[in-house]
Amino acid sequence: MCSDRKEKLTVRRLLSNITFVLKYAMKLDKWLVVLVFSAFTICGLVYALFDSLFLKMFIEILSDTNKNLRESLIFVLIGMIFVEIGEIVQLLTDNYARARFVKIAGSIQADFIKKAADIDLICYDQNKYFDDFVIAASQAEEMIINGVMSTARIIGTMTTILALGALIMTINPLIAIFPVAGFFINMITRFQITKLEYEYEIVRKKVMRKADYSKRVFYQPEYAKEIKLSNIEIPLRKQFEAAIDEITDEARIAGRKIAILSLINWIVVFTMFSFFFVPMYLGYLALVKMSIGLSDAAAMNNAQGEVRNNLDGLNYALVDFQKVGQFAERFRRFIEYEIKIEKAAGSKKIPEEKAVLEIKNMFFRYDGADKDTLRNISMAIKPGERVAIVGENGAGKTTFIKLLMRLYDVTSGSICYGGEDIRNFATEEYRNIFGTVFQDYQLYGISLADNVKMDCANEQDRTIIEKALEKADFTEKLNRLPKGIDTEMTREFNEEGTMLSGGEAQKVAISRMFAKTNQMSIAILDEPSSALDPFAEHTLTKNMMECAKDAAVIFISHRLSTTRDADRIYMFENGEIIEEGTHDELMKLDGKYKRMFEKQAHYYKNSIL
Ligand SMILES: Nc1ncnc2c1ncn2[C@@H]1O[C@H](COP(=O)(O)OP(=O)(O)OP(=O)(O)O)[C@@H](O)[C@H]1O
Repeated sequence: MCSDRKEKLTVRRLLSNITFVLKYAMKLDKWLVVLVFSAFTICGLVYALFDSLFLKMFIEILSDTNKNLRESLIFVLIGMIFVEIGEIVQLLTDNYARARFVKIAGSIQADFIKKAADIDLICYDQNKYFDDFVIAASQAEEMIINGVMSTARIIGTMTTILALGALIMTINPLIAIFPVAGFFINMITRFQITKLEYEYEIVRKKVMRKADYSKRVFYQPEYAKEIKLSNIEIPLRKQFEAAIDEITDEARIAGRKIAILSLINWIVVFTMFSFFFVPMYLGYLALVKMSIGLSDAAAMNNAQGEVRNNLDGLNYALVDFQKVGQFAERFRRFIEYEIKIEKAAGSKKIPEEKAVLEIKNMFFRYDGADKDTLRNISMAIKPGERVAIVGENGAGKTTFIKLLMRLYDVTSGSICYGGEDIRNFATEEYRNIFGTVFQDYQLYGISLADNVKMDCANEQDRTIIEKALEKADFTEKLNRLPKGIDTEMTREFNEEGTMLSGGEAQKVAISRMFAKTNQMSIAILDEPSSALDPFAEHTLTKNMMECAKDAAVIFISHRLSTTRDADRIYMFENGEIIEEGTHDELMKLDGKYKRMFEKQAHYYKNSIL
């Protein structure tokens, strides 16, 4: 069911992932990492000495008839101060680290957002990318913090174990066998448990994505209307319940195995070894054989208990370590993903003058698709030309537009601007020549000004933005907005945020293009007026054409009445151009375009009558 179960990481890769995490943490806050590591080492040493040497010396002082009560009390006081120092170091570190970790978490999320904004569009078509993204995004903070903390705990526990181990070895090396044997049994079972937990977690995340989707749909306002007016809640609820059932079964299976392993671990390591065998053996040595003193027996028992606890702690830390290494795999894959299109630096400069956009024998196939979405497309679009792309749903029109803007790279053939293959330009620079309005635009929960500018709007931009909104026929609405262009869009964060109608929102999307007309060489309009009433559509199409001036305009529209004035119309079908020419030429051709046009004209006539 879940392919990730088979995703096996070698120990080497795990260690390399952990090193990556630590380096990442060091890059974000070097001093925090150094501080946490040092604090754990100091504390590890303090507790080791207190648990063994101090106890041994205390019993010796008590048994020494030459020492009085005052000396014993002074010794206890020194011990207490010693332990308190360890405690204070730990508390101060905790306190200090908390805020720094919050900052680290914020920095990771910021890195994440940046990467997600830069990542190639092709990644959004791949399930693997989505899974990596969802899992890595939800685990990133925990992974870095756990990476630092588990490494620190490993250093701290190792310090304690080495110090206590040295003491045990000097008195009776045989005792060391028990905690060490326990450690290995513990380690094997814990690793098995972690593996089960990790596999369960991966399945849970995948399954819960479906459940979360169904849940999310119910509280997002854009779905509310349809949910209330239809029975769509039934399949969504079924999907939700199926996900819950699936994950319950998974939890039951994983839970049973984990419980059995934990029980074995507890019985062997703790009960048998530590609580019975070692104290009995030490008692035998001290009381029957009399080969060690009582102080040694007490110190040894404490030391082995402490070694056992620390080995157990070490196991937990190693388990966390393992988890960090596993989750880091996805984080790393995401962060290290080599951005091919979005960050392309380019070797050529964009022509300063508006130039011809030429598409030569272009083929395109979506990643994983079994056939080409676009086949053998060729055309040249000169500055100032108005070119319409028409065709039935799924013909490939939007895909064609995406390729022109280099959201994807062509599979074969080429797209050239000013005679140069667009792959030779820096993507960011190349995209700047376009002003675009997509049919599936979005409004963001930020100010209207930023929504128009699609960037941080500054003081100088205000007039441009207001003018763009005016050209988009939005002035009347703008005058009614409480804070003008500073009004926040949507009610995502602000009760006073503005909710726009579909047509008003589309006008804002269109105004983005008007705000760019000065730099724009090519305007791309993908069904820009689908939500507009006929009056607004007429005004806006006229405004858009006027504003484009000598820029080329490429527009997609299903309403053929808006495309008839185009200099050239391309009719797409199943990813190919089947007809091309002016409206009159295509009507004369008596082909698909004519049939489509007449059908629409007939429909309009009938609906008017
Ligand atoms: N990201 C994608 N991955 C795989 N196939 C896709 C993807 N996007 C679109 N397609 C497929 O490519 C084909 C063309 O889609 P496209 O959106 O370009 O058509 P269109 O002509 O713009 O349609 P419409 O008029 O409905 O907007 C469709 O069959 C669609 O299923």
